[in-house]
Amino acid sequence: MTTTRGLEGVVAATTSISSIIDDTLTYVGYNIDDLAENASFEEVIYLLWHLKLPNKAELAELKQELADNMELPKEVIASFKTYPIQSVHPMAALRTAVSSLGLYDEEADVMEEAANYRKAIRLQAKMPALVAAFARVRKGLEPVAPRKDLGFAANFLYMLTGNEPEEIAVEAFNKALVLHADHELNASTFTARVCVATLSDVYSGVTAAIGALKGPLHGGANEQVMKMLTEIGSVENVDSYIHEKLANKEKIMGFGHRVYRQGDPRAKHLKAMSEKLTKLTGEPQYYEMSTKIEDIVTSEKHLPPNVDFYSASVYHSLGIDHDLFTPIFAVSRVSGWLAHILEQYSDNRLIRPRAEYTGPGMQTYVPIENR
Ligand SMILES: CC(=O)SCCNC(=O)CCNC(=O)[C@H](O)C(C)(C)COP(=O)(O)OP(=O)(O)OC[C@H]1O[C@@H](n2cnc3c(N)ncnc32)[C@H](O)[C@@H]1OP(=O)(O)O
Ligand SMILES: O=C([O-])CC(=O)C(=O)O
Repeated sequence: MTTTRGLEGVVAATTSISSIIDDTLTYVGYNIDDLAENASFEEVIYLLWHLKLPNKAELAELKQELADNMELPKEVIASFKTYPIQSVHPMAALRTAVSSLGLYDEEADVMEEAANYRKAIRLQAKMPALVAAFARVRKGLEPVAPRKDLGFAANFLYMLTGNEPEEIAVEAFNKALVLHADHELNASTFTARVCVATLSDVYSGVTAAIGALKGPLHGGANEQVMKMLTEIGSVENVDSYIHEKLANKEKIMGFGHRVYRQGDPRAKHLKAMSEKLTKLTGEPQYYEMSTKIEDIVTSEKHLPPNVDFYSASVYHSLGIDHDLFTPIFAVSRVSGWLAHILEQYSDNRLIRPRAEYTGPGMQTYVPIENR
């Protein structure tokens, strides 16, 4: 047996959903650059779930299905008030809330293909409503009901603030959703696939995936990037802050990647958005600090920024609370998790690798009074 630390380079599944080859990311063969510039998030959801772009009627049907399923069970909203709401991280709240959604879905354990697709619609539709409702309830505000006339990106921003968002915010948020939707066999997607490969249900798979995304080495990095920018505070402080971290062998959040070597193709889109939005909001220092950090880390560590680096200043400019950055990642990535869950069910085999044992050799049981 050979052991590969962190499963680096191990090909553990086949998939038709997305690929990373020579640092190029594609969803079903469409380059991410093309999708980021042109596609709505709803089109991308359809693409990931049906492996083709929708025509007008198919897109209208999906949008209708999402709009019809956004409302949350009242029990789930009521349960927020039983959480330690002032201290709980919204990602932990989301993990718990998604799990509890399964309790109120009569089809939760129905394993037929059509029922699983219906659950995918429900989960995709309800995720933004959960994040927005939790964000409001913890501030003592009432949740805002979704509006059927708004698209996915606009609806999220509307449910979060209660105000119809500006076009520029909707465009930026839509692009961020498209960029985060899927990413081959990343840790959270792998987690979802491992979970449902036991023939467990969709809610369990997504709950497990949220748990994996939460960690700072994965989706949780975007919040940590903002924490770093806030700590640094000004462009003048970047140099000493980053050099001290590097000298202490600490990781700089938002840099490095297991698969990309030359760079993450999503980062340039977020970088451009960050430049534009931070100027518009009168906080260009967040973009300026970010580019200075990028200069140092790329030249000294040869590590390019990943998707989490510039998304931090983009979300900050959209007025989103910093601890909602990772839940927002989940609102997008659930589309990919669901695509992979459906793909896993369609040709399932239990995922069960081996471990190389490194503990003591054979031992003889010693009764407790003799130990
Ligand atoms: C959506 C996403 O999940 S994108 C990734 C988000 N995560 C982050 O941004 C967290 C910061 N980055 C990292 O921790 C890593 O680069 C990961 C987790 C993304 C990839 O990890 P791995 O492929 O396991 O690389 P690993 O952690 O082994 O790093 C290899 C070397 O590069 C260094 N390195 C990797 N990333 C960084 C970083 N961000 N800052 C400083 N050094 C780094 C490591 O210290 C290690 O150095 P060493 O060989 O001298 O010990
Ligand atoms: O693929 C990975 O390892 C992490 C990542 O960039 C993502 O999930 O978007």
